[in-house]
Amino acid sequence: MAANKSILFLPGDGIGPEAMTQVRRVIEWMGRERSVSFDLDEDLVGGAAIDAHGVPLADATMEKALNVDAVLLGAVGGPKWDDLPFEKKPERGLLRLRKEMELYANLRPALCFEALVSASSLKPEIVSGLDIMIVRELTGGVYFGEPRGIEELPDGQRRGINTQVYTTNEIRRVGDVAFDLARKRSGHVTSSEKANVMESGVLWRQEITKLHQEKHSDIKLDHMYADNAGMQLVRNPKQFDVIVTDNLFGDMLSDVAAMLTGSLGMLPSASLGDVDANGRRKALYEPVHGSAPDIAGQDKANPLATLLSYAMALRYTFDLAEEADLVEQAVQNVLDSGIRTPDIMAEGTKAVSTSAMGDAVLAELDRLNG
Ligand SMILES: NC(=O)c1ccc[n+]([C@@H]2O[C@H](COP(=O)([O-])OP(=O)(O)OC[C@H]3O[C@@H](n4cnc5c(N)ncnc54)[C@H](O)[C@@H]3O)[C@@H](O)[C@H]2O)c1
Ligand SMILES: CC(C)[C@H](C(=O)O)[C@@H](O)C(=O)O
Ligand SMILES: [Mg+2]
Repeated sequence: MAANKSILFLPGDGIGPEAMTQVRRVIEWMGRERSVSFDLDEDLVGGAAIDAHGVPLADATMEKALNVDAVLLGAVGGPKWDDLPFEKKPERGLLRLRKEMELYANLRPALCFEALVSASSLKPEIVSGLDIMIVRELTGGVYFGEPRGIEELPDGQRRGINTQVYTTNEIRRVGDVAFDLARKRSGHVTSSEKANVMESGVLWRQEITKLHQEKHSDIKLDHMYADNAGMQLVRNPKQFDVIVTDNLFGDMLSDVAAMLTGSLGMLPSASLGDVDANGRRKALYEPVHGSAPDIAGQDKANPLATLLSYAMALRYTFDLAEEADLVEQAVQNVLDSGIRTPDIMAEGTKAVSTSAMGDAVLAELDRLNG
């Protein structure tokens, strides 16, 4: 294990490297102005790794990821690699990281900054003050269940197969994370599945209920079918505090939640594993959005989701709450001052580039730091 605080940078594809460049500037600022420094290493993932090594994640990169305190990832994927065989696609690199690091709890906070209330597609009163946390199970379910594949049938048709599988322990450990988070927030967990049509959903509901009775009865728990949860997120999102759900429903519900905050370009995430014998918890931080091929290379991407993911790393891995607060405050002040990338632009505001957004955050950090 590295002696210093170590971070592995995996910028990836499309807008990933553009956003990560701005994060690197903030990390350098932290070293200079706050004496918070990291051992930074950088490597390839996704399409960039395929181009260099023929695989979406080299074994040596996987090894590095397993040995640092935190991985910070940009985004993977893009049309250039869409026709590759399934196991070689850029996305498999990210899935391998999640699985082999055993990052079973994916925290996706959806927080609506007051300045962005009008950037949401919903009415201001629906999203103003919104602060919810989606806890997505990340290493199980239909993403990894066996059997899977595409097979030929005797009559010449083909059949695509994926399997939704969950075990008691997989459900309980992510449930524990959700209840513990709720205890520090508003004390309310909504567990979401489709127990009305799926056995894995029935088990999910039974295990979360049991876990609640055994260890977390101080928290308010309710259950909601995932299709209804999607509707309720759009109808009245402030009824939620923590939502705990499976891998696939969590993927979808967090993209829905993104639009409540104004843009997918605003949503950070933390993917966490168990605490090991040394008190260390494997962790990967990444924005919820993807590589955005439609705007890649144009200096238009919103870097704030990636920057806020770094703030989550400061908070959850490095126990640097003051520095995390500083970054989040700088982001809030920059938004309050009307500076916007195109995705969150409102009437009367002028869009700035990715790098100009980085400049603005750095200037605000300087000002806040005195
Ligand atoms: N974690 C990841 O690396 C991740 C997540 C989602 C999708 N992907 C991959 O990314 C590729 C593109 O997928 P997609 O288009 O469905 O999703 P996407 O998230 O890349 O983009 C969806 C839409 O949101 C916009 N957008 C996303 N992030 C933005 C930002 N930071 N600033 C401004 N606008 C932003 C894009 O321009 C696009 O219009 C695919 O290959 C997909 O598999 C990767
Ligand atoms: C790129 C893809 C594998 C990924 C997922 O489906 O988990 C993405 O959509 C996400 O939300 O992180
Ligand atoms: Mg997604």
